[in-house]
Amino acid sequence: MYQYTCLNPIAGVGLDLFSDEYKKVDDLKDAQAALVRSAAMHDLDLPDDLLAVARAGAGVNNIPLDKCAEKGIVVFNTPGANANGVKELVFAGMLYASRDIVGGIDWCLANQSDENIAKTAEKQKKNFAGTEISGKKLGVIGLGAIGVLVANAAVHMGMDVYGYDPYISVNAAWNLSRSVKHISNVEDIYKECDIITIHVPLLDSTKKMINADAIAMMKPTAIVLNFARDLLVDEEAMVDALAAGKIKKYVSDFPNTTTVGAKGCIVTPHLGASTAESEDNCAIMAVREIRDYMENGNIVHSVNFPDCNMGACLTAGRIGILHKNVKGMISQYSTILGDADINVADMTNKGKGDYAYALIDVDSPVTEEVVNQLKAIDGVLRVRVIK
Ligand SMILES: NC(=O)c1ccc[n+]([C@@H]2O[C@H](COP(=O)([O-])OP(=O)(O)OC[C@H]3O[C@@H](n4cnc5c(N)ncnc54)[C@H](O)[C@@H]3O)[C@@H](O)[C@H]2O)c1
Ligand SMILES: O=C(O)CC[C@@H](O)C(=O)O
Repeated sequence: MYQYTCLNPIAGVGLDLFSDEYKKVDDLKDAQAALVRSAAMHDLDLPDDLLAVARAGAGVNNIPLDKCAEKGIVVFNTPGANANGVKELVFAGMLYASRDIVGGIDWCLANQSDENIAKTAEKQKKNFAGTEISGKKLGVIGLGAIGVLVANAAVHMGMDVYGYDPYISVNAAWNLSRSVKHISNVEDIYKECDIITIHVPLLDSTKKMINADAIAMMKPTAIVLNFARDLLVDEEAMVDALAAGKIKKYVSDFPNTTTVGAKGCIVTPHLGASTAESEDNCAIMAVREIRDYMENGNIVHSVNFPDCNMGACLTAGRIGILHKNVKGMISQYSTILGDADINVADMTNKGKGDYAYALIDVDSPVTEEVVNQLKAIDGVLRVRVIK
């Protein structure tokens, strides 16, 4: 029996995929697996029995990835599962910023008791007029799951699309419309584009990526959309630029005291992935990832360990070893198994950054003594007997 907990509400269609072998518990300290959305995990005590965390979503800045890795806890996310939900809201943001739709709605509400509202509206509507997005230059920073969908849809909306992503994956490049112009210097996007949208993860290297210098390069009519994370933008500088009329609008999905109510800011309450479809997709993918890891030891879509998938185990036993990505580990494992007269039928070892994972199928059961010897190797973070 495996025990799991949910640190945020997770869609039932995903949780229903847990078999009778899984029991939901309320407390993280009793769980071997945790499902999470945006709950902050940095200050949580991580129990020794916790094996896996699945982020039902893309961004993992709420999870202490290295602390988890050091404790042998595999962290997963659900790449692309909520990308369409975000893409659609990005277009809503573009439209809200291009015309004063919010001001127009507010005006209607404020005048709801006016019997002549239809007539008055025809006189007032010029105050809420704007521009169309077709024909405008859109700069997309970050061409991953969301950025590619935004860029491709913008092409279909008649926009002139520029894309910047020095680390674009082969898969994303294949999926990107050929009409998207490749930009190798992000400053060209800041200088040239009418609408700029950012879709990169929050990392030390991307924090305040859109800073005062970047904002200073933008056109006075520029619209900046941020559906990725607030800390990617120097929002103090953004608010100052908006107040001084140096750019037109800032649309953010991350409310805070700097932007909410500030001139030119349109802020939504982190709604990008809040659609039934995205929540279902994320929950389904997260539960599948957890189950595959718990039952087969396979790692698919981890953000702190390498992916490693050997399918179902067809031999007498399988062990998974999470370890530091240093030399000499595999030879130590094979010596211990060989000395115990255990034949290795199949094996995969993958490394990613500082961490690595070995999945070993064996022809006879692994004893507790062997497990203890493996655990005692310097650099081994966790040993799991999966079968
Ligand atoms: N508003 C929401 O509800 C919501 C929902 C989903 C994701 N997000 C945020 O959006 C981010 C992107 O999501 P995704 O699913 O597209 O992720 P993704 O991992 O598929 O794509 C991120 C892309 O950013 C690129 N990148 C990294 N550093 C870069 C840099 N310095 N310059 C340019 N490109 C860079 C990567 O190469 C990658 O292609 C997430 O990390 C998350 O923070 C927000
Ligand atoms: O879970 C959510 O609602 C938000 C998810 C989003 O920020 C993400 O990074 O995937």
